[in-house]
Amino acid sequence: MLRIAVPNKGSLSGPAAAMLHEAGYRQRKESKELVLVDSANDVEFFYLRPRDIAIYVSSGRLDIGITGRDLLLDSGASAEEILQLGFARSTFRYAAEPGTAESVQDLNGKTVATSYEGVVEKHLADNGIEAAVVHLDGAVETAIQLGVAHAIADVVETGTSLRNAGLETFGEPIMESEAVVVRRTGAPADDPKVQQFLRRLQGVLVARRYVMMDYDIRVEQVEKAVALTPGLESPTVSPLHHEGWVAVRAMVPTSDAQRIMDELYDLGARAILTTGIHAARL
Ligand SMILES: Nc1ncnc2c1ncn2[C@@H]1O[C@H](COP(=O)(O)OP(=O)(O)OP(=O)(O)O)[C@@H](O)[C@H]1O
Ligand SMILES: O=P(O)(O)OC[C@H]1O[C@H](OP(=O)(O)OP(=O)(O)O)[C@H](O)[C@@H]1O
Ligand SMILES: [Mg+2]
Repeated sequence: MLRIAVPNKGSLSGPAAAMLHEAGYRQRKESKELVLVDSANDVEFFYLRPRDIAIYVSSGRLDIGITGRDLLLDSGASAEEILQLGFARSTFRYAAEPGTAESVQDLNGKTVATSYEGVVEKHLADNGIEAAVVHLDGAVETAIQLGVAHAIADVVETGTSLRNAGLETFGEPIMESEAVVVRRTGAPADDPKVQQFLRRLQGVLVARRYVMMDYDIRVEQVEKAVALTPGLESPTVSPLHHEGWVAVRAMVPTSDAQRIMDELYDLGARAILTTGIHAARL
């Protein structure tokens, strides 16, 4: 049975459970459930603190886990990402009161507060900076106002938390993060159970990112039309009863669908339809 670590709280937990549900796995009904066996799919889910997930996976007790790239790096655990999941996207940045720092060099001899001291200590060391790092569990934006640190390093998504605290980012972003699937470094890459799990999640990503597009077009225009809708491999082109016309079917990125429909219409395509994809195996 495949043993999978899933975030039990925070920004990762809701979207992770939603993605697993969409991939056909049973999910817990209430947040106090810590272990759930989905025997029909031969998997067991362990709901753990997101920060601990890479550590469990690196120990080999669990096969794979869902966590954030920043948490994986911060843990220092011997685990590696094998699939990007596209949610919980954030940037990890330094911030301070306006006018007090411009680059990481300005942190020499200063104090930085963060919940991610693994990430920050590595970044400071890589840049040859000597600064004290203070660990705080959360709400680190307030550390400057309360005199605990000169600067902070934290997750930024919309920037609202920083603005509310009267802080500004400075220096280059330390890293970009998103939810990822991790496994123990060096674990066999061809484990069929892991491969099947990854194919299911990739199927969800495809279903979310693509729509199926169908349209009719005159034969003379078909080459120009399929250039707009190349599909993942190649579009299906079928003859129509009405001579001189063909029907085309191809997957297109959801974010481009309306623009492509306009361009197809201008080329003379008609009966242009898009439909959602519920599940996929590529
Ligand atoms: N506002 C946010 N937007 C997007 N991703 C976020 C946000 N806050 C945290 N994350 C991401 O979520 C992961 C951290 O999850 P974690 O549950 O530890 O923190 P959290 O979501 O801040 O929850 P809490 O601090 O309430 O425990 C990291 O990968 C981080 O990049
Ligand atoms: O740029 P924003 O959209 O404001 O998002 C970033 C904020 O979200 C997270 O905080 P969270 O609400 O999880 O509280 P925490 O600081 O206690 O972790 C993170 O630690 C930042 O503070
Ligand atoms: Mg938080």
